[in-house]
Amino acid sequence: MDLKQYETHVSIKQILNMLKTIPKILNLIKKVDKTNFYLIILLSLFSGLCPIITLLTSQKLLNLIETKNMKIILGALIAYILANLLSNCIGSLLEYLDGRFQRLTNFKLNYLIMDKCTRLSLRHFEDSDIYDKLQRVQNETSYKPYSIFLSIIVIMTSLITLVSSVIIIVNWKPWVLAILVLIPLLSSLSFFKIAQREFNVLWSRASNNRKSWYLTYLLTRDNAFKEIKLYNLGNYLLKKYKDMNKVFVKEDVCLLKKRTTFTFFFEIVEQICIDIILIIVIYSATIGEILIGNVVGLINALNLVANNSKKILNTIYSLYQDNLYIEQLFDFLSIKEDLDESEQNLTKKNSISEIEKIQVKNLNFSYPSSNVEVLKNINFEINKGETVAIVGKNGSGKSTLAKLLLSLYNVDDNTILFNDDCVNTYNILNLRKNIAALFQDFAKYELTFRENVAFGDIDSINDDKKIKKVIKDMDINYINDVDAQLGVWFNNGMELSGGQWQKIAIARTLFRDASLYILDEPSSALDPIAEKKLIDTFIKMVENKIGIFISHRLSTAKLADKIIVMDKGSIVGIGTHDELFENNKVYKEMYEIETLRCEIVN
Ligand SMILES: Nc1ncnc2c1ncn2[C@@H]1O[C@H](COP(=O)(O)OP(=O)(O)OP(=O)(O)O)[C@@H](O)[C@H]1O
Repeated sequence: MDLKQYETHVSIKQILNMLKTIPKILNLIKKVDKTNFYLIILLSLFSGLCPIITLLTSQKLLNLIETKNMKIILGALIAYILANLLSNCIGSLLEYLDGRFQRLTNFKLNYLIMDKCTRLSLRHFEDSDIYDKLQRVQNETSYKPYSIFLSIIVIMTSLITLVSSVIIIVNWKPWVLAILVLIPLLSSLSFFKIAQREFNVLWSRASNNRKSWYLTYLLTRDNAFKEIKLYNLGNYLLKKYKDMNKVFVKEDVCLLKKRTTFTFFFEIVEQICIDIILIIVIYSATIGEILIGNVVGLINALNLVANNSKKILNTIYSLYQDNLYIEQLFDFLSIKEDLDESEQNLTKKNSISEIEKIQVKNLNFSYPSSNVEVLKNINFEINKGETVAIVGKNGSGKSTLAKLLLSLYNVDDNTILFNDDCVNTYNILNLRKNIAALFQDFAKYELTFRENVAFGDIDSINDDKKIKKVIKDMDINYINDVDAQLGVWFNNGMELSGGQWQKIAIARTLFRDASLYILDEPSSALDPIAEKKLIDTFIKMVENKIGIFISHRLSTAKLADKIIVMDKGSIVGIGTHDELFENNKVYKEMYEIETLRCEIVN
């Protein structure tokens, strides 16, 4: 496998850049729990000294044995035992604090990511770049800050042990320092290069990773299960997944091979150097230059040097790699939120308590991801007390118009007005309190029935009377317990039919005390009786409000006060059923086809 395409030269500047993000990460972690943060650092620094204290006390103890003075030996023995005890206590305490802090940090970071998602706009979720970023952040980044924090702690601790051990050895023979420092230093640069390449491989994989995740999603969730079974798509999808992941595994193994070879080479060279020093230590002892305690002390110090330099190197490597990812977390957290969703709410004071009039004037619209104009020169007005149906062929722009009325996308100034004021001047959160909507792809929350309904007005989640009223209005007689779990994902969940789910979604919409209700194809899954009842209920409920519904059934649209006919992104007619049937070619044609179809069916 050729990984040359991922080769990148690692400059000193890049390495220094890595240091720049460290304060940012430490700040982030510190905010989780300040006391725990400082306690871990303090104890870790101290734990770095523990091996040296143990080493020195054991060295002293061994040297003192030759004196045969029991009192002094006993004192040294107690010091040695206490040093070990202290080291164990600090180790256990650190393990507990570390485990606790790690859980807290991971929770906090996931919370931050989810919180960020709630503040993004619909256009962000339709943008594949942002989806990739989210995927990277979810897969790799959420646990990285703590991993970086741990790496820093490990480096600090190991450095203290390393420096102290080196001091012990250098005290004996200063020239050894050169060997002990040079090898790890040279190795770290090569390690950085490998880390960078690994990062590049994983980075370039984000988009395919998302595709691979999607295939897993398709095969492991109930949404597509029936079609996958019926059309026997299992093998096709599995093969697609396998082909994609085969490449990933190959790349990973190749990288692992490179890293292992390098580590092996480094360890061999280091071992040879340490063995040479060891020979000199033993030689010095045989000619009586040093005592037996010092021999053991030096051997232990050499081992500490070997282990800690390896540990530092490995940790710097993972620190560097984690650090490359962490940029993505900060990158994701700094995605620019639409003004409407954040600061603007503070500055825009225009609030609204009831929507009494909607005016749409010369509205043109293209989705942020495309240049195609999907709405062209839209003009209409709706007043309080009116029920309006929007009809038109597939792709004519009905849902887009509904989404714009719901302020899910930005529009030009003075193209949409509520109560004579441009939509852009309103505090969006306040405006949305006045609006309830049912989307074509409404959510099926695998939660309780109460939550499914009360999500329409979360402040009334405990208002059983209101929930029961909506159950009655919507004829939801299949629910006996408002706290019943719905769906099949969790234990004792109640599986519902498509129409039953849709009725609950409509109930959620009508549960909200709004002044503007928008239903996008509310009856697509309902039987004709339920559909008729729904529209009658809807018309009654919005009697003194504004009600808009999109429908493909003109026999249903007929019940509205006014019908807007759309075709290829434009309005081609507005009026009552009779007016449109009389004067509008598109409407007349649609109506006649529907009537003909009904006659054939009957
Ligand atoms: N998120 C999007 N990004 C880019 N283009 C989109 C997006 N959503 C819809 N479109 C395009 O906008 C046009 C109008 O779509 P819209 O969903 O508004 O039609 P519709 O009248 O509601 O159709 P249907 O009756 O099939 O629901 C279509 O050509 C569609 O491809």
